[in-house]
Amino acid sequence: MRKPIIAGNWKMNKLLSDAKGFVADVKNNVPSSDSVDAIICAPYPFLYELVKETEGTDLKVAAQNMHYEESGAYTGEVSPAVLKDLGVTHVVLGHSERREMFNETDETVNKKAHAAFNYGLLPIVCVGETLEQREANQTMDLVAAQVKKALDGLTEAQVKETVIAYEPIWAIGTGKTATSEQANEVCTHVRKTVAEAVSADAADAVRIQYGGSVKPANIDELLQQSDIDGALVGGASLEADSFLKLVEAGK
Ligand SMILES: O=C(CO)COP(=O)(O)O
Repeated sequence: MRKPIIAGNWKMNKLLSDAKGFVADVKNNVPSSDSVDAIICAPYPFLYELVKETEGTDLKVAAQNMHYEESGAYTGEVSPAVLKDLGVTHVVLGHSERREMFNETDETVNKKAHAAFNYGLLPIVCVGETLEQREANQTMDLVAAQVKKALDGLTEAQVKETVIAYEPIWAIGTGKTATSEQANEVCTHVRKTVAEAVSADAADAVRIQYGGSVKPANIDELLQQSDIDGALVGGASLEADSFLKLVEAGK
């Protein structure tokens, strides 16, 4: 049985005071991490404070990106060593917004996945197609290629701990959710790709999230699908009540 994983991706939202208020409201109300992983993916400048505030609770803190090098002349970047040192547990890699706007590629996502494991962080690797690619029937090939490239060279044990988030770009922030069948079809394909590229055991263990306009009203149906093990949520993760409902649904 794969443990559900619900992650709120705040993107570039909130001030530190809002973030701390959210965490104060949520941290003692999330279900036990024995039943569901509850994670907030916060902007870099909040991470130190939020890790401190959540110590000893079942709420985990993730970064939304990182560099793959430990240190060096990379102005404006944040290293995996720093994230680990701060107590961050997970890192989102290859979000479509970073692929589209900040030159993230399958190659850098792969380097970052290796770096994450080298520094004891767990990667949440995002994949997904544009509307144009879906309409051209390229979804399955594109997503499979993204998955294979992201996982290239990882050990079987590392792949088992990786989280893959399938986020169709046309469903992000648009209010247009993929139907649960559409979402599951691609998540099943992601699992099959992992089976072929790595092993059946790795495919069985890897957790696959769906992301794209997930909210309390549609999460139950999505989580009932055979290959959807959780959700990566943007807009509906910004309010404490809504985030708690999403995590409860994962329980
Ligand atoms: O990009 C997303 C999460 O990473 C999805 O965002 P929305 O839930 O706002 O559609």
